[in-house]
Amino acid sequence: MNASPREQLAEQLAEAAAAALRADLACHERALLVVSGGSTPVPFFQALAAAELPWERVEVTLADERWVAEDAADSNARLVREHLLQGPAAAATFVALTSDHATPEEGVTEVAGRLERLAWPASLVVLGMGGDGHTASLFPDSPELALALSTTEPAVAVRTPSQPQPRITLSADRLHQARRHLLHITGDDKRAALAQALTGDDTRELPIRAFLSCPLAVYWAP
Ligand SMILES: O=C1O[C@H](COP(=O)(O)O)[C@@H](O)[C@H](O)[C@H]1O
Repeated sequence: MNASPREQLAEQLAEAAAAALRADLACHERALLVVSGGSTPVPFFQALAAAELPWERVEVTLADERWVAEDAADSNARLVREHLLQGPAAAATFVALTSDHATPEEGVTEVAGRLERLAWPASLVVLGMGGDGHTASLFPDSPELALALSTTEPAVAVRTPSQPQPRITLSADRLHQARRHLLHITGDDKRAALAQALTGDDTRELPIRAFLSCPLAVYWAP
């Protein structure tokens, strides 16, 4: 059976991610990949897990996370463990964005310390995007958005009225520092949200705008 457009997109994205990691591993001992959560990346994770890479030299972390247990159904860490860190890719070092603290405000210092030990700048950030223009956990309705867009700290705790759980997000600064930026989106609603983002520059209205000049390679399929 022929692969669907979304499966083909995931394969192409995995090839691009593997090529970026290989290129950086040719000159550095370790390379860091930052991935997003949500539903879109699953076929990408599965395709990338099959890539031939020296996975023991690869570090993986998340662009953002819900403040939930790592085995919760909506944990981005769980998604990465179940779909990316499989087979040879299980040899990669994964750094989660949660701690044993009750809240992200209490845990953010520990998470930031863990993040600082990674091989920055990241080789590649694979961003996702919601229909509201959020990316990572940079949400338009988050009181912490201005901080997350301006701080040089690696991570910020956020509470967003539109979201059921508190979250932690990499800061825009830390995401910007990556050598390469890709946006992985599917469906007409996200194409429309991206089209709208391209018509203006208010990052507080549509936070994805903070990455439109990184440059940003857009991987989209219907
Ligand atoms: O909440 C989140 O949403 C975005 C997009 O998720 P999707 O399910 O529409 O693919 C994601 O990029 C982000 O990491 C996630 O935490």
